[in-house]
Amino acid sequence: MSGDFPEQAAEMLQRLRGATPRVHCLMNTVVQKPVADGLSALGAIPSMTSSVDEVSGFVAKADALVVNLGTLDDQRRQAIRLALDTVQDKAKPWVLDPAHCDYSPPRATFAQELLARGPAVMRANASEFVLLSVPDTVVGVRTGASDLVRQGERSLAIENGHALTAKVTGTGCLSGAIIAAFLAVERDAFQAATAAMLVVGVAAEIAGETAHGPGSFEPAFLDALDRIGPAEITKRARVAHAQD
Ligand SMILES: Nc1ncnc2c1ncn2[C@@H]1O[C@H](COP(=O)(O)OP(=O)(O)OP(=O)(O)O)[C@@H](O)[C@H]1O
Ligand SMILES: Cc1ncsc1CCO
Ligand SMILES: [Mg+2]
Repeated sequence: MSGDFPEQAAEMLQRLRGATPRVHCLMNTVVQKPVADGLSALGAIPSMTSSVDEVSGFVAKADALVVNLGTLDDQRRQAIRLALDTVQDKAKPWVLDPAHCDYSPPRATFAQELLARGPAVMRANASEFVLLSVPDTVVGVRTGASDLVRQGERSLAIENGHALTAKVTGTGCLSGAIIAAFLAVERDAFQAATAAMLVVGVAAEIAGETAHGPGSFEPAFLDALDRIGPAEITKRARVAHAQD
């Protein structure tokens, strides 16, 4: 595909490292640690509190927010509403990750309500993505063997990645958090989401070259997120026209 997405991604990665953006994560409790580690390795600064007393203050100090519904409960719903009031008030970008909305109709309804509150990007796996109606104002990212980035009629596919990524819990959640980190330095949400998924996909490929299974893949992936630079991205990026 024509377009300068790899070059833009390489340049954005350098900008991200220069800015060390703060990313507040309303993250499910299963994967808080790997998501924080992945953001730190890449060059962002994670925070995770979901306390209703503190969340507005944390979000006000952050450069971007990711809202992940993986371990939703009443307190987290309240924290999400407070966080979204703050991002709206301060005009900060945020990412919706409707994790496991395919397991739970009330969660899918809540995710659809949140889509109306104006995330810049929604990141979901294929089973979640198909259930939700993404407004044309929101960039949809559907992760899988190939990562689809779509907004209205515009779409592309990122073909980079490694199959072991799907065997490590939380790599999709980390993708959402990394998209938020890129949104902190790039307000064009389509470009930011594409750059984030290129970085994740190329880092996964690098990790896959030395990993022997999911256990050794996880630390190798962290190392790759730390070491990856503009040259690896422009050399390895595979961006194609989306098939659907
Ligand atoms: N078959 C595959 N080959 C290569 N990469 C894959 C494959 N399946 C998923 N991935 C990658 O793995 C990561 C997780 O994607 P997936 O769609 O499994 O998300 P998820 O189910 O929400 O993950 P989680 O809930 O564990 O965080 C993404 O970065 C995606 O690009
Ligand atoms: C396993 C699991 N259960 C709730 S969230 C989560 C991690 C992301 O899928
Ligand atoms: Mg998965």
